[in-house]
Amino acid sequence: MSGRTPSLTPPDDAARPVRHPEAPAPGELLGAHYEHCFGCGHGQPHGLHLEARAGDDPDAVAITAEFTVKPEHQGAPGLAHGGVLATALDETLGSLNWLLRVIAVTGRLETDFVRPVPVGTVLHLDAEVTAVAGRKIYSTATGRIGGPDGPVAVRADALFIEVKVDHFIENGRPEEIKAAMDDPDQVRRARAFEVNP
Ligand SMILES: CCCCCCCCCC(=O)SCCNC(=O)CCNC(=O)[C@H](O)C(C)(C)COP(=O)(O)OP(=O)(O)OC[C@H]1O[C@@H](n2cnc3c(N)ncnc32)[C@H](O)[C@@H]1OP(=O)(O)O
Repeated sequence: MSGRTPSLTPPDDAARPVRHPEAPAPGELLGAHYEHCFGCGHGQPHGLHLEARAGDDPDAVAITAEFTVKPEHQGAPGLAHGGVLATALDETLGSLNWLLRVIAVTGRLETDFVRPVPVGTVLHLDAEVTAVAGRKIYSTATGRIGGPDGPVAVRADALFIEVKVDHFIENGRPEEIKAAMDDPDQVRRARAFEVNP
C-alpha cells in the first residue's frame, strides 16, 4: 500500500493529545450526540445505532465502539456497503470529540477496506487521537470482525478540524437547528463539548 496523503501526517511540532479532565470516565457509554444522527442517533430507524465508550486507558484519547450490520446496510448481497462502513469509522472517530471536549468535524477520511463484512456481523471499532496541531486533530481507527481481537476488516486515518458551534447554526437547515436549540437534552449534550449553544 502506498502511504497516506500528506495532510494526514501531523507536523513535527504537533502536540500529544490530552484527555480532558472532565472527559467521560474510562469505559463509560457515551450516548448519542444528536438523536437524529445517522451514525449514533436513536431516532434514526435505519441508522447505524453505533454505541461508543470511552477507552479504558486513562492516558489515551481513545474510544471503542460497536456497530451491528443490519440488512438495511447492505451494498452487495449479504455484505455491508462500503459507505456504511466508512460512516461507522467516521462516527467512531467523531466520538473522540467527547474526550477532548471540543467540537470538530471531519475534514479528511481515508479508508482501507480489508475484508468483506457480512450482514449480522458486529464490527468492533477502536479509535484514537494521535496528535493535535492547532485546530487540526489527527486520528486513526480500525474495525475488527469476529470479536474485539479479530482480524481487521476496515481501517481509517482522519483529519478533524475544530469548529465553533456557529458552524452548525450557520450551515444547518433552520428547522433542525431550531428544534435542537429548543431541546434541553440537546443543549445539555452541546454543553458537554464545552460550547455555548
Ligand atoms: C456536536 C458534535 C458533532 C460531532 C459530529 C460527529 C459526526 C461524525 C463526523 C462527521 O461526519 S462531520 C460531517 C462531515 N464534515 C463536514 O461537513 C465538514 C465540511 N467542511 C467544512 O465545513 C470546512 O471545510 C472545515 C470546517 C472542515 C474547514 O474549514 P475552515 O474554513 O474552518 O478551515 P480552513 O480551511 O481555514 O482550514 C484550517 C486548516 O485545516 C486544513 N484543512 C481543512 N480542511 C481540510 C481537508 N479537507 N483536508 C486537509 N486539510 C484540511 C487547512 O489546510 C488548514 O490548515 P493550516 O492551518 O495548516 O493552514
